[in-house]
Amino acid sequence: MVSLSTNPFFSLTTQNAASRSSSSSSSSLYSRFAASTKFNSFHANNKDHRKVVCACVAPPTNFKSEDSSALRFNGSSKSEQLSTLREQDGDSDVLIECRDVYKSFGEKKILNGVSFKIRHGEAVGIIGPSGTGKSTVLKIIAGLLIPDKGEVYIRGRKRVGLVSDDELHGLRIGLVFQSAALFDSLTVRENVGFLLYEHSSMPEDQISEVVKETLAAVGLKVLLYDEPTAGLDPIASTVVEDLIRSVHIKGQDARGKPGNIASYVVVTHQHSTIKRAIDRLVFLHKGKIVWEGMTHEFTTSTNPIVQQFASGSLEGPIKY
Ligand SMILES: Nc1ncnc2c1ncn2[C@@H]1O[C@H](COP(=O)(O)OP(=O)(O)OP(=O)(O)O)[C@@H](O)[C@H]1O
Repeated sequence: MVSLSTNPFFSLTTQNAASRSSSSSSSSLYSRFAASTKFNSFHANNKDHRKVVCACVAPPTNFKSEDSSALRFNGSSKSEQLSTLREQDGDSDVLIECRDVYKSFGEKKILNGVSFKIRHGEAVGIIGPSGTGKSTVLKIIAGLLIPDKGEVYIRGRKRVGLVSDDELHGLRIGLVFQSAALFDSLTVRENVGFLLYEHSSMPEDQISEVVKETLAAVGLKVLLYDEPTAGLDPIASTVVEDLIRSVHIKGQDARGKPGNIASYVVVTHQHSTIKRAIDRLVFLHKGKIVWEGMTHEFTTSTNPIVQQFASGSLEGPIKY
């Protein structure tokens, strides 16, 4: 589990950014959603970096449209065909890439050569058995952990060290919904509304709109969710899953306005979240990606690892 903050919405920031921060407004929606007021004031005070963020709002040069992206990632074609399409398209729409990433904690080898790409417009799920390194992957993508070996590329540029002011590359990466902070001490409404409900009687159909507006102001473009629905009842899970969808560029709120998050990555064990909030899955097992496919392929895959995981069977290659 990622447990960096007790805040349900944690925008990644850096030491330098933090030291520049000076003001906060705890009552504003802005600070409620961004949670890191340091991040906000960093943007307010640093015009150069704000320019970088604005620059990234434009889609990649060869990116055609959200519609073409939706077709590519939501169509019924098989993963193999999708791979061909992607190769033909090139990597101009790749926002984040992990290339042959290794990570150990002491003697424990956790990641043993993890490679995958997150493209503009994608809703990607990272699934796999407990303790297999899913949260570790999120932390590495976020720039909070350094791989022992291998590289992370942010919009084609190699990250060096931890996330830093100089390494934003025009892409904001936000880490949202840490389970450790969720649902234990807050009600579902507070969680879903990112504490909005604390001082507001705003109906739920307005919440996602406020979330989107605030995220737009902060400039986040890729969100990483670590087990956002862990411990929730099925109905509350649905509300959270729909909120995740609604802030995505392929989602829309009750008034039909599109979201503005380019891509998101969800670590989850919940089948409902896989089905409702994720388009493409990567399966992590024993420190490697052992399967990638569209969500609809998850339950029909002939891969024994995926079959066992999807059915919850005790029989199969995954041993505890
Ligand atoms: N900072 C750390 N120091 C030492 N060990 C760590 C550290 N972070 C993670 N680990 C270990 O690495 C392994 C993978 O942890 P991680 O949280 O990434 O797995 P996960 O797949 O997200 O697990 P789960 O599905 O149970 O949340 C675990 O055995 C964990 O105890």
